[in-house]
Amino acid sequence: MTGLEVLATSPLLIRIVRLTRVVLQYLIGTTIHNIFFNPLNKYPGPTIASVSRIPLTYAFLCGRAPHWLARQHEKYGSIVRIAPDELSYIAEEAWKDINGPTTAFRYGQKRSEDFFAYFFNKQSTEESIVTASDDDHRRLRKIFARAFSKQALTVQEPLITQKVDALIEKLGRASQAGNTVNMVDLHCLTVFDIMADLILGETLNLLVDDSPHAGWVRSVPAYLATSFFLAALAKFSIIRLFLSYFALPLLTPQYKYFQKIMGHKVDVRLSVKGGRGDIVHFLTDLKEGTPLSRPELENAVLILMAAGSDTTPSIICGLNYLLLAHPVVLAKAVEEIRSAFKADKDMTWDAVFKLEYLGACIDEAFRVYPPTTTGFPRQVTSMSGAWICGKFVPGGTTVCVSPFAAYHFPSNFHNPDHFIPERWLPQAEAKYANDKKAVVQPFSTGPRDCVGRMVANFMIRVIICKMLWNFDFVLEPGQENWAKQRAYGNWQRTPLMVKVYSVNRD
Ligand code: HEM
Repeated sequence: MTGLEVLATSPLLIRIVRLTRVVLQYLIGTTIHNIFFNPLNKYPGPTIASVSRIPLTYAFLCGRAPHWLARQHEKYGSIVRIAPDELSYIAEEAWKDINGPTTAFRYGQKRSEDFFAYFFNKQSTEESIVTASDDDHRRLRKIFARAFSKQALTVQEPLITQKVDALIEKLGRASQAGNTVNMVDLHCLTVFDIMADLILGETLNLLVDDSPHAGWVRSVPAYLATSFFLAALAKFSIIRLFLSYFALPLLTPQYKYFQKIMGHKVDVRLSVKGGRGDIVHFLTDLKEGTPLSRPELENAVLILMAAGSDTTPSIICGLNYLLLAHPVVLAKAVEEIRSAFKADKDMTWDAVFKLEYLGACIDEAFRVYPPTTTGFPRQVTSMSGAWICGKFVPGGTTVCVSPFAAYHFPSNFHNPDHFIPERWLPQAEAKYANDKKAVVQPFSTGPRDCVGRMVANFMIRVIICKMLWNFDFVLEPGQENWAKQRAYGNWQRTPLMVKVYSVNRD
């Protein structure tokens, strides 16, 4: 027998050949099904995307998914098939049809669970607000809603203001010393400082130089990016299988650090009896209703710290940059803020919400630089399917409004890539009359929309008001294209270097 003949009779080789044949048959079969028989065929999109999710995943892994989605919508229109079982939307009515409530689905479609598969510690099987069934979500949301009510947050207003004052002091010192500062770092530290006190009742003093907790703050973006990254890869069943055994070495040190420290912080917080009205108090106190179980609480604290501490600094950094990059807009915002307040202490909750031009700048920053770039996908219920934007979508399909693509779509906005706060004003020029403003929903819509939107909106306003009232800022050379960043679900922010000058009021 020749070597080749021996090899041909090897049981291992025979198995490999059989396995390869089965895999090839499966791939050819699904390809033919996806191209010719899949009910999503009536939706336009790149042919390759109807066969495989590789193009979408590749764009995601390159950090270019928001821009890739925007290009597909420009080419194929307002609904695009972006993967064999996934549709992307950019029309206003998609929000309601997908997220609810509709007559058929009072609770909207459920969030895709695999999106959050790598958010939580695998040992914890308890549900979290982001993955809960409709019934569990209703129960959890009621408790969260009390914690984030205006009444509960008003008690926390002095605490928030005090942290922003620490930022102002730090900027004051930088201005005196003539130092250049990295606003991304400062906004992340300030918001995290607020979040830790608001949620866990823990004072971190992050704006004091050399804070030992700064590592915790800096782990947040990488923690989020890692979990989104793995979730994107796990959409392929073979990779999901591999990850179920070997995910650990792929987790970044920041991811592991963030998970570990969160568990520890919950222990520390629970060892303190009472609490001063922080969010954990609301989530655990019997007087506030059924308290959360321990695993539910850990998941809740993790999601709150991660959700609030990346999105909020993201929009504040984006707004900070966009204002400094547009001096005419900046001058109008400064004029409004400096004439509205006689003193720094006048910037109260109610007062900062009255500034119309600042409100327009914030809306426009959310549009141009949305903190959640690719949205939170939903899975159409497998029982019945659903009607979305007037078209039937079969059960099991993943659907999502893609924020960046929707907000930059030329038919949705006049001059979509330009920062023009004026379009949001009641007296906007006629050319902006057809802008589809209701498509901009940075906090999402429906029963599972953002529970932290009120506190986030206050933080954005009070931070920008206090900064612009006290200082003039100038972008350092080389920062002109700061917003051109990669995104892995969240923006991968690079340092935003600015010079600070105290306002002379003599
Ligand atoms: C500018 C800042 C923020 C933005 C843009 C933002 C955006 C979002 C979005 C888009 C969702 C998903 C909703 C969906 O799936 O339809 C969400 C959910 C959520 N956010 Fe925020 N968020 C921000 C700040 C915060 C803050 C400060 C907190 C809390 C401290 C927070 C807590 C949550 C929670 C708990 C959920 C899940 C709500 C639920 O399932 O009922 N967010 N957020």
